Amino acid sequence: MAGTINKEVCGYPLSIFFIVVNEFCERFSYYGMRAVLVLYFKYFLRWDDDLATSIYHTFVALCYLTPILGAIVADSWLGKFKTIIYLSIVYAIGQVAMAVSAIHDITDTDRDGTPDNMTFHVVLSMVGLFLIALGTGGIKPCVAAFGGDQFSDHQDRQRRTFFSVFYLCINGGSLLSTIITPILRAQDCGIHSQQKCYSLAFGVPAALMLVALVVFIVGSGMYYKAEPQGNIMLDVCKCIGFAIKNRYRHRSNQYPKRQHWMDWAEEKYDKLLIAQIKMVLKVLFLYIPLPMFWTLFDQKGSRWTLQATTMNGYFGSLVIQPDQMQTVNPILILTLVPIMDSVIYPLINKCGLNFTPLKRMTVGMLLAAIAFVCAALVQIEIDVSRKQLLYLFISSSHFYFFFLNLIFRKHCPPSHQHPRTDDITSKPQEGNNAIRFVNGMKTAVNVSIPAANFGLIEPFSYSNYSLIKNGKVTFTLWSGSQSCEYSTDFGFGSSYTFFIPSTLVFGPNCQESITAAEDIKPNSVHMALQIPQYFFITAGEVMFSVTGLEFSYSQAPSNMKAVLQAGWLFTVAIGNFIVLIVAELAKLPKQWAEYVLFASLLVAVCFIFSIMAYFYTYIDPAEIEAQFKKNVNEDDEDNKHKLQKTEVEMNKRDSIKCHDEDDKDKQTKM
Ligand SMILES: N[C@@H](CC(=O)O)C(=O)NCC(=O)O
Repeated sequence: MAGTINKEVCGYPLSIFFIVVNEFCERFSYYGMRAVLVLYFKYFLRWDDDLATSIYHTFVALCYLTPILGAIVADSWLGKFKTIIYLSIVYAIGQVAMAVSAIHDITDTDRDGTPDNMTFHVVLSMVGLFLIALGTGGIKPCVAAFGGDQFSDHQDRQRRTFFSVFYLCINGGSLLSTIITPILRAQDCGIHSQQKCYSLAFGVPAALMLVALVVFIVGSGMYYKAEPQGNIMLDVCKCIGFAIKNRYRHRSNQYPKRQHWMDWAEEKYDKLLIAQIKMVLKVLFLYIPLPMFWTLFDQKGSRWTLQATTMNGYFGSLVIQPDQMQTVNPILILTLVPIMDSVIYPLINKCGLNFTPLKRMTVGMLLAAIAFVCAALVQIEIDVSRKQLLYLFISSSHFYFFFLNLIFRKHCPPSHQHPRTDDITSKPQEGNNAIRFVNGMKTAVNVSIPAANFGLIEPFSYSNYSLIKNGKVTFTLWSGSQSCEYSTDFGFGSSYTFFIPSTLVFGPNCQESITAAEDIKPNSVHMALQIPQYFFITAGEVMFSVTGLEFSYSQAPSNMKAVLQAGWLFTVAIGNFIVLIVAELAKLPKQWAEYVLFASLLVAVCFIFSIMAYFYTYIDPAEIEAQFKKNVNEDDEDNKHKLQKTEVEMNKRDSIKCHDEDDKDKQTKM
């Protein structure tokens, strides 16, 4: 670690403090922006659900594909330090572009609260997202590896702890931002008209990214900055290509076999480079089954959140929204990482078990599979409760229509006798409640709540269904100048029809005359039932992901550490594609069956991985590289000696030759 100010605090290099704070702010920025992104697409850019979802997933996939680019730039050209600085600037510009794209006033020329030039907002936000994907993905493999670089060879234990703390910072940032940015988004802001404040929800992550950059620069004088080693990726590709070609050229039996197919590159390439490529290939081979873990893990943001929308989110007086259940993951990470590091792993060690990184990762995969079995059980519970509710609904709705027909025949002129048949038959989406009103009065009634207007309901007629959120809602009914307020509490996913009787007397006690029929009962399965599945997936994540991050670092040759980190992140991108492929191909009618399918696939993959892991031999790349360098030096010394010896012999021979020639000359002269 030459050329560093090697200050240490409690055995740790001081420089890593700046790196973990940088990571905290960067992850706050990333997860905070991501938390409100789909809603921004849907409500600000006015895209439909499908478009919003596909652009969202494309963005996430891009964030995990760009690490390859960042790693190549860092390892072969700029070095990790400069790559982090430059790409962080690109990242911050992207976040600022997002914040600006969400200011509706910029194009709201008629000042009605909606942007008038949507193309401007769409283009700016797409440019912003592209820059963010480039920035966040590009620096991702560099920051972790750069942190690892700060430790000396004898600080193995501290480096392991660093990776755990690093993971804690990621989740601390993610947890805080996932709580804060939705709150910011829900505020109203604007110059000419007040709208939901997406610009603030993107602006704060942009500010945090700038803080991340500044903190990283402040630590500049303390970092150990390994020099980039030239275009290593190109060398690696050329070397592999040559080995394959050379092997093919010498395929006949007359040529002696070599220990490893990469050894066929020996004719042209340095032995050290070949050894390093072998190390990387061994780890990359182990990575093949890993995307399946991410396939399951990343569904907590999609399938599991959708599952939560069909559940009851009342936790005492606290109401948890379906998308807020995702915060259980970072909360559990913050609890589990220290417990694992300070209690579970040491305990396992004390029992004499060698819980190697690859064993931990295998257990992590199994835990993720268990999480999906839990998710399947919860799904079955939801389906059963829904069946019961549907039965209740069908029977109550028959009774209810019989009753309505009686009223209408008695009171309505013939033109109004057409009870609507487009009644709701399935649970409203996203935990909303579907509400409608039946006006049994002879005069028209207007019904409204702050968030929706049911419109003017003609005498003896129905309003359409309106979707409203859970919690207490106060309806205001107007008929001419008379009004009536009706308050009630809603849970999640229910449907109600409210009857305004012909005898309604407007005034303070009007509430008692209005009756409600429960068409669909609110969700009865509690969201707390998702906690076990979150627990298992998070415990799996700690064993799999935290360990994998450290494993990738420790098994990589010195000049290819960021490349291996990028390879690790690439498994996340592949995992996300597998979700789409499996879900599309399997098309299982029951959600619980899909969960079981994913769990079974992971168990199968885990079995294969455990066999591969069994045959893996852990290496110390630094030691191997040092050995190679020593051998080369010894070879050089040998060569030097040989050269000197040859030179001496040649000189001797030359001088003898000279003497001979002199003698000959003398003889001829004589
Ligand atoms: N547990 C996740 C964070 C989250 O989903 O909130 C995590 O640690 N991801 C790793 C990362 O690098 O972002």
